[in-house]
Amino acid sequence: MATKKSEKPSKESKTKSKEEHKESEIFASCSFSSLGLHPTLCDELRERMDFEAPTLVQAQAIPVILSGRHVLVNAATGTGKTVAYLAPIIHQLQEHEPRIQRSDGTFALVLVPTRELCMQVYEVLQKLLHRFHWIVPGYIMGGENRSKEKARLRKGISVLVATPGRLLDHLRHTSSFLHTNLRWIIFDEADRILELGFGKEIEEILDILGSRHDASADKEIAESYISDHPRQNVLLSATLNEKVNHLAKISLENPVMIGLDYKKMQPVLSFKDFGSLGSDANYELEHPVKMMSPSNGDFRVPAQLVQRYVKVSCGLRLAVLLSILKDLLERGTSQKIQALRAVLLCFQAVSGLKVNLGQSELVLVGDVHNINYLVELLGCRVAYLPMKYLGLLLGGVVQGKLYLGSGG
Ligand SMILES: Nc1ncnc2c1ncn2[C@@H]1O[C@H](COP(=O)(O)OP(=O)(O)OP(=O)(O)O)[C@@H](O)[C@H]1O
Repeated sequence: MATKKSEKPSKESKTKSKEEHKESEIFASCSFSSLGLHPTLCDELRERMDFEAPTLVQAQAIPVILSGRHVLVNAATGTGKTVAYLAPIIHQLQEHEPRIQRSDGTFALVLVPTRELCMQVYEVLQKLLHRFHWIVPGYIMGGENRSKEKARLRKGISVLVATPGRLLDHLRHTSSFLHTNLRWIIFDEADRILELGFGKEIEEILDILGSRHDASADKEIAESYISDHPRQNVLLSATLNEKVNHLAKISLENPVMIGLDYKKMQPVLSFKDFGSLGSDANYELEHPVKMMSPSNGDFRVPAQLVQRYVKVSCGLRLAVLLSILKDLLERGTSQKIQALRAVLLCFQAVSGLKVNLGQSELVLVGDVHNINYLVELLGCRVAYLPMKYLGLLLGGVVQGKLYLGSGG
């Protein structure tokens, strides 16, 4: 029988559980790879940065940024925001086909308030890009030699970290600075950028880059940019005030909020966006509304995410889910396809099948019978099946490639 004394947790185990509790407030209980990042990037995070697991902010922001949505992150300094936005940008740039080149100019712009932060972000960027040599990092900031910066901009910088004043200077005076392929604008420490009085510069930068969404924006510039290159803006701030709200309003479109009080949020996404789901299933729809909040260490679903469920017999689960994905892929714009990646992550977790999403294909890794069954049921074209056996437990694991939407 245990004595009272032995029932009491020892000092050592108390400290341990305190530490574990503290860790669970900072780190998420998932891995970087489960967030959908490329394996090489995950290796860099582990080996070069020594990051074993994502922080809560990273776990929340990375899948959302990968999905292509505009994002507002409200989190304290030191919570790992830099990797939260750099990792998904690098992930998407490295998979760009054809490979991006220096001559394509700037794809991502990170705006920071100070020279110190500029160098800090640039250093992280350099480390993460170590094995993606074709993606060129660079910085421009007040106090540096303008002509040297001009020369670097002329050669091409894929991911550019900049302080606002110097960026505006180059936007006005460096004609060889190519930014027509710009896809991301990140405002890191937006509250400090505005506190330091860069509000006017930021508005002018947004105007020049055609990334301003309010009534005073030059619609023609904005449309010419956005139709060719879907723009995704991300604003990160430790504090929210009127100025930050204003910047969010003019720079973000339909943003996902991370770290905000869900009661203050408006639902912004409708499942109607995805069109009809096909006619032969009996859909039952639900819309539970929850919000991510890193402050309480509790993962919740963002309020603007509309959820649905479909009641089907157990054996049909995968087939119905895949036919919904097939429907979405067939009508998918590249942004919607990005959004599907997030759905697939959940799918992987519940189905035990690993799924990679290409532009028009799903690559499944799992039990051979499941894959055969799905292929038959969906009538998809199969590129190779079986390709290679990865293990022989439970009858073997096989990799198959389904081309969705091609039929036959
Ligand atoms: N997943 C992780 N695992 C371990 N350490 C991490 C992880 N992510 C970030 N860090 C470390 O935490 C510290 C803070 O990260 P970072 O500077 O990105 O935070 P931040 O929220 O951007 O802060 P700031 O607002 O001050 O720039 C850094 O030293 C960084 O190396």
